[in-house]
Amino acid sequence: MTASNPPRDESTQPSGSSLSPGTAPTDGHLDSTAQLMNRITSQLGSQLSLVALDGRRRHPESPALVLVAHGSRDPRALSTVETLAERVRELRPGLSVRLGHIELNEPLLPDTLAALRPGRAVLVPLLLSRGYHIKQDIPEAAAEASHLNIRIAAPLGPHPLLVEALYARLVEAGWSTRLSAADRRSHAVVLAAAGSRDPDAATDTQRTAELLAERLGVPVVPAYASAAAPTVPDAVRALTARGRHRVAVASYFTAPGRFASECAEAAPWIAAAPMGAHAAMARLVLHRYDEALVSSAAAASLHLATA
Ligand SMILES: C[C@@]1(CC(=O)O)c2cc3[nH]c(cc4nc(cc5[nH]c(cc(n2)[C@H]1CCC(=O)O)[C@@](C)(CC(=O)O)[C@@H]5CCC(=O)O)C(CC(=O)O)=C4CCC(=O)O)c(CCC(=O)O)c3CC(=O)O
Ligand SMILES: [Co+2]
Repeated sequence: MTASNPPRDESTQPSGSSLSPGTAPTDGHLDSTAQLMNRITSQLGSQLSLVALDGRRRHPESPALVLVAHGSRDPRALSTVETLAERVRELRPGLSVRLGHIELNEPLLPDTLAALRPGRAVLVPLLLSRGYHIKQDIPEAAAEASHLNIRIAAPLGPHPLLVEALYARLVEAGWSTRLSAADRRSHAVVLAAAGSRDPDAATDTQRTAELLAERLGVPVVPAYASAAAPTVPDAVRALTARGRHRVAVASYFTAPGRFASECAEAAPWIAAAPMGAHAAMARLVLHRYDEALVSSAAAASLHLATA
């Protein structure tokens, strides 16, 4: 059973350090390192071809994709993640896509995993940042499912596809796609997120805020529904004090829920809907799934090549 997070987009492949001279084959010559690289490249290539980019072929050998949603008492959350799962299936027909929840909705993740036949599965968190749920809950559930060979994909955020979804939801709520120079001086956005005690979560949310600010051309300030500061009202006040009188609230949530609703209620102007089942979310789920498989293919190749 393996359960580990693959490298994120921004980081380098972990195989790099293992190819240093210290771990090269005993003869240690440059050409043997080149042969090793070739072997890894060709084995990685054959693994990658299993993950067709056209998304149209059937993939009977592909590991199941388990979409790990948070869960909410708000019934719209369940219907939203079910719609998202359906969109993922439409993008890759033949891939087995299951849904499991961390809390508050059924099926719960441990039950989803228990129902899978022995084999490989990739858990794709429908979570945005490295917090408690990513670091504790999902690895714990994966460790319990000893009949499965599990890879855990990286959290969805940060990623440009999330910025695409956030932007689309803002425009739906009334954000202008053509801001004047005066608008760019008076407008701003609060990026409302769940919040975590884990500082890595705020680092991830801050990165998304920066990407959204580049996209919009106005300041974007993260704010949190729980466990972290500032709150949405505090962030709105701070922006207003800086002369920003048109402050929109972007909803950095995967689905409608208590947190998303509370943040939207604090909006002084327009409030966007959560990212939900936007097409960019379905594409990002498959991207994280593919990334998790590529990193396991790279690790397997390296293992074979150095065995
Ligand atoms: C650890 C904790 C914070 C702490 O204390 O550190 C924390 C953390 C996180 N929650 C996240 C997401 C969501 N949380 C909810 C809902 C609730 N979350 C609550 C508690 C806690 N959540 C603390 C544990 C305290 C304990 O031990 O119980 C509830 C039970 C109680 C309450 O807050 O009152 C409340 C029930 C609502 C109700 O009463 O109905 C929803 C659904 C919804 O909003 O309806 C979403 C999905 C939002 C979406 O759709 O995106 C993320 C973002 C993960 C990511 O995306 O990255 C993190 C961050 C992380 O993982 O660390
Ligand atoms: Co929570």
